[in-house]
Amino acid sequence: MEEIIKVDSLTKFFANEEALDGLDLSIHSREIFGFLGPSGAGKTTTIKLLTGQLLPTSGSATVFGVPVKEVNSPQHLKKIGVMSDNSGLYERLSIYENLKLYCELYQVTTDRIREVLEMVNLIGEEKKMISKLSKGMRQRVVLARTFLHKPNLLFLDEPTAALDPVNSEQIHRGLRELNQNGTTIFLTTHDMREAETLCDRIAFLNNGEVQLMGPPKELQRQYSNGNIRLELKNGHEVEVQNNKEGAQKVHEWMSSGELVRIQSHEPTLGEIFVDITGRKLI
Ligand SMILES: Nc1ncnc2c1ncn2[C@@H]1O[C@H](COP(=O)(O)OP(=O)(O)OP(=O)(O)O)[C@@H](O)[C@H]1O
Repeated sequence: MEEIIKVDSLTKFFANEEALDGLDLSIHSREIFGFLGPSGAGKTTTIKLLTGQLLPTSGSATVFGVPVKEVNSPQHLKKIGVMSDNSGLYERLSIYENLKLYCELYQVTTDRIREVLEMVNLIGEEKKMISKLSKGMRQRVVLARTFLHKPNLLFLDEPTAALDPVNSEQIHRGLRELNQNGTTIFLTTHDMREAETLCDRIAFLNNGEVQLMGPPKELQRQYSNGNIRLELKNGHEVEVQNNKEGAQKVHEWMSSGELVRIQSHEPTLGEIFVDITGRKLI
């Protein structure tokens, strides 16, 4: 599989404070990769290093085979979309006018504006001025702008942080669509559901170091205690082991009509993070 991002022993110090401590990563073409970690773990710093907004203290990183210090050039930026806290929107212009400006910059036709507005659920709002938008709407405009030129690689720093569940779901659909059409996505999130449902692989970052990496389902299986969770008619939730004794109990509750629901019990990504680091993700 083609390697889009390659990071080797990357470190970043701010004065005496170490934000990244020997980071190694390899992101493949067409992957949706989730970078998870508590506040201050080094997620945004990583995105800034990979998009040429910051220089590393030591180590190396390439994006599309290009050293990151050269990525911040128009030739390479055409292939990359970056969504960060720095919105880059013109407050006195409408949503449409803002996107039109970026169409000119990226040399894409204005037909694309409708497509990206659909992806972020903003059809019908085109004429609204940026200064009049809610935080969530503004965030969706920033996302629309990021999708405009159909980048090969997208960096998204907490793309759904300010959004309600309906709009988050719409953005997820948009991201899956972009991904199916060939875009590799590197995102940070505090939303464990988002990471579980959207990402092909995730990495847990803690104190500037990757603690665990892999597909969410695989990690959940790996850290599962193998128990089965049951819900009984009296409202109680009970756990039984996945063995002969457990099967006997399930059989008894089933025969007496007490069993309402049965499910495997896999830990959430948040629980796994606590398990390996002893601290909470958020
Ligand atoms: N420009 C800067 N100057 C000094 N220290 C910085 C700077 N940017 C980040 N840091 C420090 O580097 C560490 C990592 O910060 P970073 O913003 O990468 O964390 P994060 O994982 O993105 O957190 P959050 O989830 O809160 O956005 C923190 O200790 C932060 O205080």
